[in-house]
Amino acid sequence: MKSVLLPVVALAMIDSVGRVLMQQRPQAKEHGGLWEFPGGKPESGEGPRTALVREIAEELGVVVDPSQMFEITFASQESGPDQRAIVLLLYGCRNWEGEPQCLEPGARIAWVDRAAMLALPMPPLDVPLARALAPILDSVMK
Ligand SMILES: Nc1nc2c([nH]c(=O)n2[C@@H]2O[C@H](COP(=O)(O)OP(=O)(O)OP(=O)(O)O)[C@@H](O)[C@H]2O)c(=O)[nH]1
Repeated sequence: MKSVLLPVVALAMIDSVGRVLMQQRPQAKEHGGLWEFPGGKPESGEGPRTALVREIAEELGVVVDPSQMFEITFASQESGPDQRAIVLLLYGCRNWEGEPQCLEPGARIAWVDRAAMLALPMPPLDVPLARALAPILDSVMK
């Protein structure tokens, strides 16, 4: 039986001055042009951190250690793609190996501070995630 939930995982990569890396979705995709936290859907058998390690390597070419990730919050929506409810899990991390590059065709990436992050146009579930992240960015800047 197909699961009724579609889990999606996302990562807030936070640098030493309290900026976060955001990714703009390719125009041709659903929510095209909107900015989101990088990540994606776990593949069969993957846990959330394992899926994030893979997605972040594929999309940004950097290596993240699962033990360096911390849980921030989640957001959910009753009806997503193929009528399944989406549960979007946001993790954070302060350390990684490599310099992020945008490897997904048609996408863009940007380092943004708290104010710029909150001003970006985002898909609906990323909005509450960004609000929950804002005080964490503040605490890094202090
Ligand atoms: N980040 C995010 N994703 C959302 C929201 N609402 C929603 O339906 N989604 C969907 O959740 C899925 C996220 O998975 P993904 O990032 O791997 O999607 P994708 O289209 O880039 O990859 P794909 O081509 O492998 O399907 C997408 O189908 C996306 O459209 C939302 O508010 N935020």
